[in-house]
Amino acid sequence: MSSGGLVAALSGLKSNFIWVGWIGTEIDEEDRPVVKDLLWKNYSCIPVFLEERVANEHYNGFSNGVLWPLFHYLPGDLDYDDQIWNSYVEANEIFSTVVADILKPDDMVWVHDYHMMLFPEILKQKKPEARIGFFLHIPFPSSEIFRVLPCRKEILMGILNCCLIGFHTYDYARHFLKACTRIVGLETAPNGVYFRDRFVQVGVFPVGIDPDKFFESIKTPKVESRIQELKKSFEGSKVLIGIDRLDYIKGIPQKLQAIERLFQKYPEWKGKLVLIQVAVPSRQDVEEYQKLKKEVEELVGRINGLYGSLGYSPIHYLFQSVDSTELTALYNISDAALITSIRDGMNLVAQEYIVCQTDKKGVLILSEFTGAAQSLSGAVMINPWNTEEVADSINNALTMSEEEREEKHQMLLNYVTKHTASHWGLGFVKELYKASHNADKMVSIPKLNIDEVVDIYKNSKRRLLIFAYDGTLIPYTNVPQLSRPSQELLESFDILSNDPKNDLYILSGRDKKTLSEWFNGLHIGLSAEYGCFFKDPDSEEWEQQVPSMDLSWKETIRPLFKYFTLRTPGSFFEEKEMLFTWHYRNADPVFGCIQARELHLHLDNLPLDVIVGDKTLGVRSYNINPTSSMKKVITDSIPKNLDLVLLIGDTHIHPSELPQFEGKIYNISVGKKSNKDSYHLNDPSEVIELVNRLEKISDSVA
Ligand SMILES: O=P(O)(O)OC[C@H]1O[C@H](O[C@H]2O[C@H](CO)[C@@H](O)[C@H](O)[C@H]2O)[C@H](O)[C@@H](O)[C@@H]1O
Ligand SMILES: O=c1ccn([C@@H]2O[C@H](COP(=O)(O)OP(=O)(O)O)[C@@H](O)[C@H]2O)c(=O)[nH]1
Repeated sequence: MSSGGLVAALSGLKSNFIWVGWIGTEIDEEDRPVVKDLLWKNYSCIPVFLEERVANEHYNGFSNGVLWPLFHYLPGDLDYDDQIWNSYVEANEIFSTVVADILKPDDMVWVHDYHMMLFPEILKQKKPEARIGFFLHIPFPSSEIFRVLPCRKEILMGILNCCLIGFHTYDYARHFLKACTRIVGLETAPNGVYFRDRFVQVGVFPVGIDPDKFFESIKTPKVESRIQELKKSFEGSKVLIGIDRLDYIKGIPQKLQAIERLFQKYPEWKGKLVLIQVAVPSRQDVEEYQKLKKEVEELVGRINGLYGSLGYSPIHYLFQSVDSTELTALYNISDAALITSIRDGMNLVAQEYIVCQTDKKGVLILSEFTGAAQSLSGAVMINPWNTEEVADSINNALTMSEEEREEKHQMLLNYVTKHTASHWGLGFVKELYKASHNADKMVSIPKLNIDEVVDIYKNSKRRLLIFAYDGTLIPYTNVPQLSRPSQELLESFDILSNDPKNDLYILSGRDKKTLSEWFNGLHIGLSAEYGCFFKDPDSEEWEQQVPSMDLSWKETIRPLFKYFTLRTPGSFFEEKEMLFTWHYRNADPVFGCIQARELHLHLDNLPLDVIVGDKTLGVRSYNINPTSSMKKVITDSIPKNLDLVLLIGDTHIHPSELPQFEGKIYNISVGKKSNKDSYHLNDPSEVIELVNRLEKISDSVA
């Protein structure tokens, strides 16, 4: 059994599952049948056999030499080359072959962690019907960090072939969604990604432990007697516990520096405090881990040399793994646990310490850079880089009143005993089951059946026709000013709008002046600047959709847009009353996308709404919602027996936000498919075909 949280979490699942995995060493061909048989019979495991070179380059080289440091915000430690990338691909392919051979129709496949991020796409190619969920046990970094990865797009596409993708925290999920938008240009929603013809669900499932395992262990005679021995060994001293894989993300050097600072600032603890640091051997073939071991052991030696005495060592350092008896007893007798990770997907040691505090109600001192910090609110939070703060926190924890310790411990225990490994596992599998069934429903966005719409139009009593403009009624062009509507289109809209059953609207990012000029004299409603302004068909006046807006942001943003325009040959930007729109259609396709990503990064940190269009990036004040203007139109039309709504193109309206009515609504994507829509048309020419068919009916009635 490997050490680490993934194994601890999965060992805590109560449900049956087949574990497919690499067994950590190369097995000769002739021995493989025996090994397979033994693992299957005794552990319900199926081994994946990898030759030493591939295993080493996949696990040490790429997984732990490239992905691990990058995902923990340490891009400087990347050690990327094609050789280790190819082995990463090869190992994922070998895993997919093993799984494809055993997969049965109703099986679900739960893929774990950064080692397997290409597996879902590869398995999907072999088994298109496979129902796959992916869970990342480590942080997903901000897209500013993630974009450094040379194979960033392949990694994202690798896991987007799932029905469900899970993370420990909302932060990680949000970073992933942003990366999908910026790096692959995908449309996202708070709970998922629109990818090809499907909606890939993204969820948050904080991992937990198996508390009962520890509650039962503490009561065993073996642990009881070990607890007594340890209490005797450290009688008269306060005990701090550190349980970490010897990994640079665990912040062990930072922990040791804080202990040294504690002795300097609070010398009274000398001779009265010990830190028991268990450093579990981990990834010893990776150079960064070898360097870390030397650094830690030097620090331990120095601090013990400075603050120790004959018969007293402030730091008890174990470079080894400990068995569950020793671990449980160590947790139990410790007055505080000190977790100083500089980044950590979750950190289960924190939770294990809490459940083992049956006597002392010891204090959890927890780095804010762990996933656990987002849910263990009863912990004493620290920034491990702030040595002074950590030293003070240790002193405060060890002198904390019993009442406060009891109160904090109860808060923590309530959380940990509810959000267990089993709760985590069942939650994910249930969501995967639902998502995999929903995914079947969303396999494709069917092409609109124009004949069907024409029939319904013919027999309907009240109709609301809502069109986007650019890319819907007229193809995108390199020069926006040239996109004025043709005379034929104006005549069609004149006929449609004069049909007493019809209300006709155009929703656009264009400004008021342009839309008023282009559609002057037509009895149609207009929405300008993505919903900032609205003009009713019966009015000549534009209404501003939000009260007086603070537009001071324009002074700040204008230089940024000018900068990117200068930097990106072929791009230009439009300043409208409430909106800036940056166009990069005429720029180099690759460079333009890179620049758009860069600009998006800058805009994302501002209190503004960023509107991602087709080769455009818009920005406007918050809380302007184009749906609100159309909600009122629909609400007003319902009493007039509204029974048909056509919502055509990228109107930036989410149909789910519109009022319900007795009748049919057609949400129609044009060109780029989007799952918020239920049908698609390929391009504006097909939209015009539909308009002409509807016009003929209205004309014949007129
Ligand atoms: O398998 P190893 O290379 O020996 O590494 C041990 C585990 O380290 C990482 O654990 C992560 O998952 C834990 C459970 O979700 C989480 O609590 C912890 O914060 C993460 O670091 C790695 O992600 C696992 O795959 C390894 O098994
Ligand atoms: O000698 C040891 C000490 C600890 N652990 C376990 O390793 C896991 C560490 O998980 P955590 O999430 O804290 O960190 P990770 O190692 O997964 O990054 C915990 O379940 C510990 O009980 C272990 O397997 N061997």
